[in-house]
Amino acid sequence: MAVVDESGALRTHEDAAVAVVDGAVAAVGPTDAVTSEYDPAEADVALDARGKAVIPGFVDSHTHALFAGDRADEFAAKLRGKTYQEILAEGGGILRTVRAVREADPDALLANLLQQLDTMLSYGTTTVEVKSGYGLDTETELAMLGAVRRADDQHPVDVVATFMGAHAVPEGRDADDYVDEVVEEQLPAVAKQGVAEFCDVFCEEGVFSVEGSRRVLEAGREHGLTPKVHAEEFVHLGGARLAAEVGAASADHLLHATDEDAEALVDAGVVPVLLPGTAFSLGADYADPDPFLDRGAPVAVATDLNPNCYSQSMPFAVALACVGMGMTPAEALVGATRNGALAIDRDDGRGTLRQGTPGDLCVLDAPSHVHVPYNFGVNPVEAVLKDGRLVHGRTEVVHG
Ligand SMILES: N=CN[C@@H](CCC(=O)O)C(=O)O
Ligand SMILES: [Zn+2]
Repeated sequence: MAVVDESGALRTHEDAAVAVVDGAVAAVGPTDAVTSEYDPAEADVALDARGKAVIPGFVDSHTHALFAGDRADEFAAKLRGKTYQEILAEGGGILRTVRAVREADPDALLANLLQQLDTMLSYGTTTVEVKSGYGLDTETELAMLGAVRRADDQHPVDVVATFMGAHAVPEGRDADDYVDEVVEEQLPAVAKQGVAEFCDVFCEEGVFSVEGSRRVLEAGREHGLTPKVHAEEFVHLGGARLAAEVGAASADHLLHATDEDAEALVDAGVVPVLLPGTAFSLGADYADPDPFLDRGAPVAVATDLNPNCYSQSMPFAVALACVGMGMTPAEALVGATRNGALAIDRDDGRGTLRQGTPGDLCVLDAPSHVHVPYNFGVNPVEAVLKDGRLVHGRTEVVHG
């Protein structure tokens, strides 16, 4: 069993068992000790995980999992040398997904998200952050956040909502003028409905400047939304510094972050969220985790699921974090669990496995957590418990 403790250290225990009572972990420890106190024969459900690793459920802290339409042709064009920014400047990329989302009816949006959540759950994700940002107008941004809320109500995976009206500048609009709309119209409407917890912005050359991003994040803060920043993804613009200055929960991507950025983020307690799937699908250089890891930062690893980075799989993100970014299997696994929870301000111990934390865990069809990145490209997750309930799986149920 791979247990992530409160400090973020990963410890493995041989011959261990976990008992979950009323949705929370009641005991983790040697099998004899746990089973003598919690008799498997009296449990509602008992799983035989002999020879299998048990890990905390994954916390995917950065996704754009709610969208409509398909951009597979753009993926193919990028392989032939077209850049992400060129596609966006031509009205493709995010703007194309915006057109598809505006045309979709709310039930179809919800159905799309529920399907994505099913897939994520099958790969071991038990908590996920989902951003809006394919509406770019008040009505569609609210429709997206409404779908996120309904999905959270209906699906076993916990879904955390982020408002991202500043995801792209709508076609035909001026960036400053659009920031005015986000600040004066969209944010107040989102806050009034209470449908988002975070406010994110794409601080990037050709998208939102540092000053425009700051305006959005400060206004979000006034409405009670915690800032997050898409920072230093394609160029070095200053988004990481901004994240530090506004006290963001996280700064994400960071492919072009400098050592000084890392220092500022760590000093400000901002969680760095690294998204190796994005670099993989763009054929870009990976972010460097070392300036963060060397400073003891809780580096999070997430999928960035979106039509430009089409992967629901946290095990694959973990494999890329190891092979592409040089993180150890333990660092990547902690990044995909406990540190992901920190990036979305969840301080209930989710992403760890210890007494009192939510009963969110995965049984792997593998003998250790190292097999998650080692046996890449397959799904190592055999069963998933969410709040102690078996919500996915094929592990042998010995009782229940
Ligand atoms: N970079 C900005 N936003 C997304 C991509 C969204 C899209 O291309 O649809 C990201 O985090 O990778
Ligand atoms: Zn993103």
